[in-house]
Amino acid sequence: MSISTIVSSSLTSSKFRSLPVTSPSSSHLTYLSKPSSFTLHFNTPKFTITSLLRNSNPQSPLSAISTTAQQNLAHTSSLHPTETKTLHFVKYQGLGNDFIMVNNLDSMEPKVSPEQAVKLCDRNFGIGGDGVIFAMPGRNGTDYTMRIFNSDGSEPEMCGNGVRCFAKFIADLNSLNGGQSFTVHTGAGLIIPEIQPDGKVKVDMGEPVLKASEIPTKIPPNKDQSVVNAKLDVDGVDWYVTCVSMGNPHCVTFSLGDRNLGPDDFNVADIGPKFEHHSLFPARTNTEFVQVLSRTHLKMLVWERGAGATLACGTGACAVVVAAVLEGRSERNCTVDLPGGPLEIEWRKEDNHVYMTGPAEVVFYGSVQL
Ligand SMILES: N[C@@H](CCC[C@H](N)C(=O)O)C(=O)O
Repeated sequence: MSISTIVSSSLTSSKFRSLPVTSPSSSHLTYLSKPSSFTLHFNTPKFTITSLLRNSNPQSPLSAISTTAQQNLAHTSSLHPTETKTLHFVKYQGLGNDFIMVNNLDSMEPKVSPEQAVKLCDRNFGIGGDGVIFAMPGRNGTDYTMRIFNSDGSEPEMCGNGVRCFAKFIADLNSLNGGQSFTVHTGAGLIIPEIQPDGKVKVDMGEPVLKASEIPTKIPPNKDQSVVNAKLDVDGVDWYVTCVSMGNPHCVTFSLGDRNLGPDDFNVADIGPKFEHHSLFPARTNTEFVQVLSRTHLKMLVWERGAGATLACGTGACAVVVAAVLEGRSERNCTVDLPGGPLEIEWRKEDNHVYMTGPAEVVFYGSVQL
């Protein structure tokens, strides 16, 4: 299958360039300007995918690879008017939490249905991803709107790693090099990501919500209206949990029975679904299992609502620091280690906002028949 298309500039704002997209008809490698960087094109009967592989320095920003590659990003993730079943996308990852990014800037209607998102996220029969993210026009005076479908097709309010990837996508579309911030409307309200000069993205994630009924959880509040270090019976075992919403619900646990969690105390894939579908979480929940390494260094595993065990969860890391502070286990500035790498989290006393800093990278871009 071969696809060749020219994307109309009317699909995006006038800031975006209109360039031809040519997909290869057979497998081949094309070397870019740097000898150690190359573009890998390959076809399957269903997909035409262009991958950006960076051998020399996995941390290097996209701009270090190829201007052509950047230009190609400017017209991916949109449907050509005459090829209504071809979706162009860019795959991003933030600490291994990976997303299929769709340029939806011409419409408030997602170009992919929840059912299609499930198929696209499938790691064997699809592109593979923890979710599909839509970059949409701004609402309520914001620059952009971000919506996301989990890999099970459900729609969460917010995604921390996703919003960093979203910010990188917007920066790549507009050839921004760093130092810029923009406002993003999400289901969790206003979120403000800022691309830092080092390429990492710092995000003002707003204020955590602690009121039990707003998280939501039916666990009886034990501190003001919040659930802090409260006993929760999961499948006959007593866990102690603190509940936090970062726009989406999180249940954070540091202890099983009367002892702190150790690395071998539980199997996330076994216990995670039992938290997620617990009757005391009416909107289901994300769950973080945390070890305190020091007062500024935490280590977590996550079971995500609608996505299962992922390599990282940005909102989860924010909820973990809030919970650790509420339980008196940590300072407000922490490094949180996740399977995919570390995030820097600050719960700032002055404004009660949580700030998250971490990486976001392009993996590949391509097109798929819906
Ligand atoms: N991985 C995300 C969270 C994505 C949404 C979550 N699965 C939910 O349903 O709330 C993150 O980085 O925050």
